[in-house]
Amino acid sequence: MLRLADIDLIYNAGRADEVVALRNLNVTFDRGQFVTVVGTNGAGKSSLIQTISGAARPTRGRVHLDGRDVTRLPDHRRAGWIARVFDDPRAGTAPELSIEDNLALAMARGRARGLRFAVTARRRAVMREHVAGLGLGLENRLADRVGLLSAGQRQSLTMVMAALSAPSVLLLDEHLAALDPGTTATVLALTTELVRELGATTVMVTHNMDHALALGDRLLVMSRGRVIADYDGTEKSEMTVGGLIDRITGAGDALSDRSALIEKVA
Ligand SMILES: Nc1ncnc2c1ncn2[C@@H]1O[C@H](COP(=O)(O)OP(=O)(O)OP(=O)(O)O)[C@@H](O)[C@H]1O
Repeated sequence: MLRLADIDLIYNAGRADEVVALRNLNVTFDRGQFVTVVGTNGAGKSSLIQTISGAARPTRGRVHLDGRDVTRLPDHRRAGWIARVFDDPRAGTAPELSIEDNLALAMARGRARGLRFAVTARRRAVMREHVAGLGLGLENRLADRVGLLSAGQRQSLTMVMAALSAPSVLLLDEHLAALDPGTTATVLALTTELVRELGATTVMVTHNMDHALALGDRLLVMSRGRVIADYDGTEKSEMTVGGLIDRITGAGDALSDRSALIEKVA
């Protein structure tokens, strides 16, 4: 179980440019739950992700993961439990290293928590199997540098790396935002499959209302550093894109440019 208790996250505290990014946030994520998060620009979605990952230290409150207080653990010390996929496909992989070396690094991250891969041949077989599952032919290019791959290939690889690190928590921070429509569909399908396979508690931030409603079994709406709506699977399945947008704009928030654009196109 992942629990955020009484969290405030304040940037530039006490200065003229002080920003309260998260305000008295209390959220509990059950183990294995897949939660999508929406909200307008500046609502605090990335701050929520960063507070879970350890990239941001809350000004007040505690973060508990599987019964352990991890509030003071920096992100690299949480990496054995938590995998994060960013919006920028370049962020999750090392471009100068081969596909194989990137995958090996991800597996080593998981191993830090007890996952063991006894022999190199076995390790390579596991990698090949995972990469082949993408259907992109990357299993025949394991020695290629990751910098040679397209954005979609790279983001797919990042997802596989996240899976290989066997996290208890998977954080997807607008991970589809920078992809073209065709690649989005591929990575979206991969997301659903991986989350099911991993059984990890998953938090996915998105500006795409369709994705927010289609994926996961719970939906949070954020506004000005707070969770203003928390829909369970049944409520979410009954929600429409229009209803969700009304909920966001009803809080007095203007719809973000990207969400508005998606709505117009749809
Ligand atoms: N490092 C920082 N220093 C100062 N203010 C920050 C910092 N990071 C975020 N903020 C501010 O905190 C608030 C919440 O930002 P956050 O990035 O969490 O919002 P968001 O919901 O992810 O928005 P977006 O959809 O635009 O990415 C915003 O007002 C933002 O400007």
